[in-house]
Amino acid sequence: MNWQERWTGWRNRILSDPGFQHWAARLWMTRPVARMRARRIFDLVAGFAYSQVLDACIRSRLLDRLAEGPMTSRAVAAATDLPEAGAERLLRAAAALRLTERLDDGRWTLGSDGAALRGNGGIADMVAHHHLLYADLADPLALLRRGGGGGALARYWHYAEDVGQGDGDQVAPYSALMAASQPLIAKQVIDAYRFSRHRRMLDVGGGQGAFLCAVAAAAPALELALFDLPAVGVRARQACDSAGCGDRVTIHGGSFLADPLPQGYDLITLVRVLHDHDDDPAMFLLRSIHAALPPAGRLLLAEPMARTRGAEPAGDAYFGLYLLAMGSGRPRSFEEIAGMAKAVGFRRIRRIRTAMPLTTSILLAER
Ligand SMILES: C[S@@+](CC[C@H](N)C(=O)[O-])C[C@H]1O[C@@H](n2cnc3c(N)ncnc32)[C@H](O)[C@@H]1O
Repeated sequence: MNWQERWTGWRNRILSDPGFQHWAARLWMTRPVARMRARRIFDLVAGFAYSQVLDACIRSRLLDRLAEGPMTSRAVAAATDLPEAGAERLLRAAAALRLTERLDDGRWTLGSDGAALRGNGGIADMVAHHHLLYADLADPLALLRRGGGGGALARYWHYAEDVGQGDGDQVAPYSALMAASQPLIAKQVIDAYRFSRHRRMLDVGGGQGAFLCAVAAAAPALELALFDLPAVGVRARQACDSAGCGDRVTIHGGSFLADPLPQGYDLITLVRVLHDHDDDPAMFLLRSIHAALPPAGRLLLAEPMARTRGAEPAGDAYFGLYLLAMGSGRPRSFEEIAGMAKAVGFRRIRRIRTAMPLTTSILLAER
């Protein structure tokens, strides 16, 4: 038995001993840690109920309504089509989670986390589509045993794997969700990297062009292009035109798993794409990007990464199960992606720090 096995065995025997737990909770010195641990475990046990409180707040548009001004429980009941007792129950549950807050006069307003959540465009859209993941996770062991996919979330995005790769109606919901949640990512990337040092940029798997339009505003001289499946490309053209950056954007329709990528771009970006793919297609994609770049051209890859310090649950717990339910891909750590990039020939691979690694980590590499 090595030292690590001995240490974890000893630690775990102590921590699971009811006598030790009782003692630690009573002693003033260990009490704060004991309480913190108990709270963490309770949150783990009850987290699915918290998520459903959030779901009810989003679907009833409770937070949007409270953002317009304080309301009584009765007014909330009328606005959300709930009985007054149901509205009061939801408001209290949401207050316990800091989504709502009761004023001294008894009316309700937004809580501090409710306000922060509303300020982040896209979170509400993510929550609204979580019923798909929730259904797929009803029996997590069944999902793990069948190796992923086959459920509601897989059907939602599976156009990319279908013959013909989707028509406008099939790609619309997923593409719209990606566009709505893109500002969370784009801000982090644009703050962390100077795009104006490049001449021509290609965003691979760029969806409806939300990231590209954000970069367009930050780097006015940059020529821009997007590569995505043809049906998504059509939506990107419309979205970029309506956002006012259409004249700077070229759209290339195709599959990055079947077609070569267009050449002549000194920067290729890959935002929230690699983690959607299993290792073989992910390596194929990295190889195609390497082949498309000129010497010293750069790859900027941005996505939430596994085992990011302080954001561990977002990687292997949330995205680990999300991508399993989707039926393809896995969250990877920076080191894993760096290893893959190196294997296809990239050099000078480095991490660029972002303000919010929970949502966005960045890897930069050179051909
Ligand atoms: C998770 S979304 C990310 C979209 C965008 N980069 C963002 O962050 O909002 C993945 C994108 O990859 C595209 N995609 C998936 N498979 C593809 C393929 N084989 N060829 C080209 N694009 C593909 C999807 O259509 C989708 O737009």
